[in-house]
Amino acid sequence: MAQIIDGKKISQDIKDELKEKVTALKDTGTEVALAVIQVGNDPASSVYVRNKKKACEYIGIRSLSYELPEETTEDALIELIEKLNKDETVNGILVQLPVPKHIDPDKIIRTISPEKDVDGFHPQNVGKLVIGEEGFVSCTPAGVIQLLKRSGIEISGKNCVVVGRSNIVGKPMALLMLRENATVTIAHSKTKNLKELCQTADILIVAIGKPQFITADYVKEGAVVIDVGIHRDENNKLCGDVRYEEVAEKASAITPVPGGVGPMTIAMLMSNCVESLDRE
Ligand SMILES: Nc1nc2c(c(=O)[nH]1)N[C@@H](CN(C=O)c1ccc(C(=O)N[C@@H](CCC(=O)O)C(=O)O)cc1)CN2
Repeated sequence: MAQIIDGKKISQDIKDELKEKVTALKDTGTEVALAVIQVGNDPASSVYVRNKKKACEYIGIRSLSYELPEETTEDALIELIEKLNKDETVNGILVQLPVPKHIDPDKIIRTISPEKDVDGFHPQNVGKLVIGEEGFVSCTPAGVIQLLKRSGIEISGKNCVVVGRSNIVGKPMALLMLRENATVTIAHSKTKNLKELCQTADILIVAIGKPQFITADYVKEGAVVIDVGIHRDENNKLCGDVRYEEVAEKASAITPVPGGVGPMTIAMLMSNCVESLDRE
C-alpha cells in the first residue's frame, strides 16, 4: 500500500513556520498584508477565500477583503487593483479565479503589479520561472514541490509526466520539476497514447480536470502519483482526477483528495506573501 502524502499536515507545518517568521517580523515593526478580491458568489470560491483569510489570521498576516458583486465591471475591478498597487501598506494582491464571464482574467492578472502578484500568475513572474530567476511561483505547483521534498521523495533524474497544460498549474508544474532536474514530459488532450506515456512516469502529476480519469492501468508499479484535481462525484463527495483506491494499491506514494495538494495552495500563498517582504 502506498505512502499517503499528507497535505494537511505538511501545509500546517509550513503555516507554523511562517507564523514564527511573521511574529519575529512584527517585533521589528514590519507587517505583512494581503488583499483578497472576490467578484461574485461562486460557492467554491467563497470557501477558498474564507480559508485564505483564516490562514492569514492564523499566521498574523493582515488581510483586506473585497467582496464585489457579480455585476462589477472590468473597469471597476481594474481601478481597485490599481489603487491597491499604489498602496504601500499592501504587500500582496490576488483576485480569486474564476471571475465572471464579462471580465477578462488575463487582463486582470496583468493589471496586478508583478511585485504584489502573490499568485505568481503575471507574465513577468511566469517569465522569471522560465529563465530560472527569482519571482513569485504559482501556489499549487509550488505546493506540489514542497509535498514531494517534505515527504523525502527524490526528484532529480526521475521521469516526470505532467498531465495538463494550464497556465496556472500544468506549465509552471513542468518548469518547477525541470528546475529540480527531473526529465519532464507534458501531456494534454491531444497527446497520443496517453496511457502508455503515463506508464513511463516515476512521478505522475495529474491536473487534467476530469474526475477519476486516471485508473491503475495508467500507473507504473511503485510510481509517485500527485493528484491536483478537485471535483464533486455523483454523491457530492470530493474526488480528484485519479481513481484513488485502485491507484494507491500500485503507487509507492499518493496524494489524497481532499487533504493532498489543495491545502498546499493556501500554505504556499501565505509563503509568497511573507517572501514578498524579502523582495522589497
Ligand atoms: N487567484 C486564485 N484563484 C484560484 C486558485 C489560486 O491559486 N489563485 N486556485 C484554485 C482554488 N484554490 C485557491 O484559490 C484552492 C483550491 C482548493 C483548496 C483546498 O484546500 N482544497 C481542499 C478541499 C476544500 C473543500 O472542501 O472544497 C482539499 O483539496 O483538501 C484550496 C485552495 C482556483 N482558483
